[in-house]
Amino acid sequence: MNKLSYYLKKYWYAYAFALLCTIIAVVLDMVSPQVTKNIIDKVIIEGKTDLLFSLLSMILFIGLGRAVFTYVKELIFDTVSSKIGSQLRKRLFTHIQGLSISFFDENNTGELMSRVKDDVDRIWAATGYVSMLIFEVTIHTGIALFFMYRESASLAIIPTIVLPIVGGLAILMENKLGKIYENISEQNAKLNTVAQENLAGVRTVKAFAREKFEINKFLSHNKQYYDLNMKQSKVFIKLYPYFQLITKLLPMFVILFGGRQVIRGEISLGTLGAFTEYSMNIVWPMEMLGWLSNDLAAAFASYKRIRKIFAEEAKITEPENPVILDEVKGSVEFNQVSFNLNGNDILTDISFKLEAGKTIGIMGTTGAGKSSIINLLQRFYDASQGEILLDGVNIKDLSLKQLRGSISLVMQDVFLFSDTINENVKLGKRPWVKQEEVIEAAHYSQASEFIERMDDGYDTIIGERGVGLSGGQKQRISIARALAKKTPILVLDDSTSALDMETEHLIQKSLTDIKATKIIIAHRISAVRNADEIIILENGKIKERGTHETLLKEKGYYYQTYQAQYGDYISDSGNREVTTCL
Ligand SMILES: Nc1ncnc2c1ncn2[C@@H]1O[C@H](COP(=O)(O)OP(=O)(O)OP(=O)(O)O)[C@@H](O)[C@H]1O
Repeated sequence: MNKLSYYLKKYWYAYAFALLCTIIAVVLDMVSPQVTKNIIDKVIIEGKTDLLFSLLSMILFIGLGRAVFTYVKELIFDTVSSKIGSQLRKRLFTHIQGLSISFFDENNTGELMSRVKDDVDRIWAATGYVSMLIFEVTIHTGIALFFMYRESASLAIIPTIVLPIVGGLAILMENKLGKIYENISEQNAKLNTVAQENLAGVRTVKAFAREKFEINKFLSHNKQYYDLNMKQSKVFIKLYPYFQLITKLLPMFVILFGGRQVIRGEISLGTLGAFTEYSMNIVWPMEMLGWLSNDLAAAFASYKRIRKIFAEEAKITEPENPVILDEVKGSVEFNQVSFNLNGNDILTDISFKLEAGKTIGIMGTTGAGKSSIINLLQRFYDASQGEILLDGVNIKDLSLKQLRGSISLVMQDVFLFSDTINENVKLGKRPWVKQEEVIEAAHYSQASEFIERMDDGYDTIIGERGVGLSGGQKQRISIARALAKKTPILVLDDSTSALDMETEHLIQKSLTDIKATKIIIAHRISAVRNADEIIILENGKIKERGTHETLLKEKGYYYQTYQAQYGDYISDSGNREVTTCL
């Protein structure tokens, strides 16, 4: 289904019918010079004026017939190519969505966007008007040649010599343009990436007054894109006049040699008239060959790129016979888990056991590997060593859908869609999440107050098309989204960092009412202090572990963090017992 041949086979009957319509339209076209011939020879020269009406009626009939069959043919090509383009785009997009996170680590959004949009568009064109014209050109030329040989075999030698020369030119042009189009396609992807990154990161660009630098970066890619397009134009401009020259010479030679044959009485004037009309009729198909080889070269280059993406396989897939749990209770166990990515040890020998409904807090310096633990739990990546168990079952054996469906993740980087608050909380689960549940989740995440203050409340459109939100408001909506999912496991990855202490405290309090197993990654003591176990990571290894109280006694990283965050408060109070109240 990812190959073009699949679609060509699927729609062969439509193409066959379109081909038939093309043949009929072209045959009608080719009958026209015969009528001209009869008007010259029979009506004008022989004076049989009674034939004039029927001959003129034939011209009208031919014109009408041609219009009808041309319409049907074009309709079929347009419909089929639109279907192929849209289905191929759907397949490509679905395939990309199914690829593992590691694929997205290596490929830019802008590049993927140009594959899904521009490259599919070129294939759309190739299976539509380009193939239609190729059919038409071939049939037109074939039938015109047949009639030409019927009229005068000696004169027909002229187009027979010319045609292979034009064909050779078209192949040469296609070869020369093919490579350039591959580069154009690649450069187009780079240009898209720069534009996409710059527009998405416009605030950062402005904040650092980097507009000029970024514009120059864009201009440099734009210039390369321009240069490649100029290179393509130059090839086209250099070769296209040959097509025009040859096609203009053809009728000239026909009149020259045909005229001589008329003077010698070898053929009639009407035959020369018909022959000249036939030769004019194959002039445009020959000229078209130049354009068609241009478009075909572009489509081939695009298809090659798309095939490359289709050849990518998801590294993490649904197991062949997945274990499907009747009910996910939510116990999580990491058993001597290590994770190596591109030769770097991200996590080493991580073990912890979290009973269903319990809470674990994960702390550590930036880059220590906290989010990587979650990435492994969600199977965004697979552990290099050790095993991760959910309710006692290795997550590699579990249904991927059930695994991910059992975890609600509040990510470090909040991503909200340009949609209503409601839709952002429901996140595509419209039929399952009731409005009361959205309100309840917003209440727990301390978001209801500011949402209700908005004119359109939960129907307020946020993001690019709607109102802007503060970092803390975005975090609260993303917490509401996770809570509305009501899963047995809730993961909060540094998700209250933008909140003031009071709001954070209120959320922490609400979270105690949530029955799920909780994994809380945080830099603030207040977020993890009530956890059943807290682990401290350093360079991917567990450096400290225990409860708030035991860790304070250890006087290690946790204690130092605690001192840094509450030191003033403790010394002001001068009382160690304060530690238990915080
Ligand atoms: N996709 C990736 N490709 C290569 N290295 C990665 C990738 N993701 C993370 N890393 C590396 O893995 C290490 C751990 O990253 P991780 O995001 O787990 O840290 P963290 O403890 O969550 O940090 P922070 O507190 O800053 O969010 C870092 O050194 C990071 O550079």
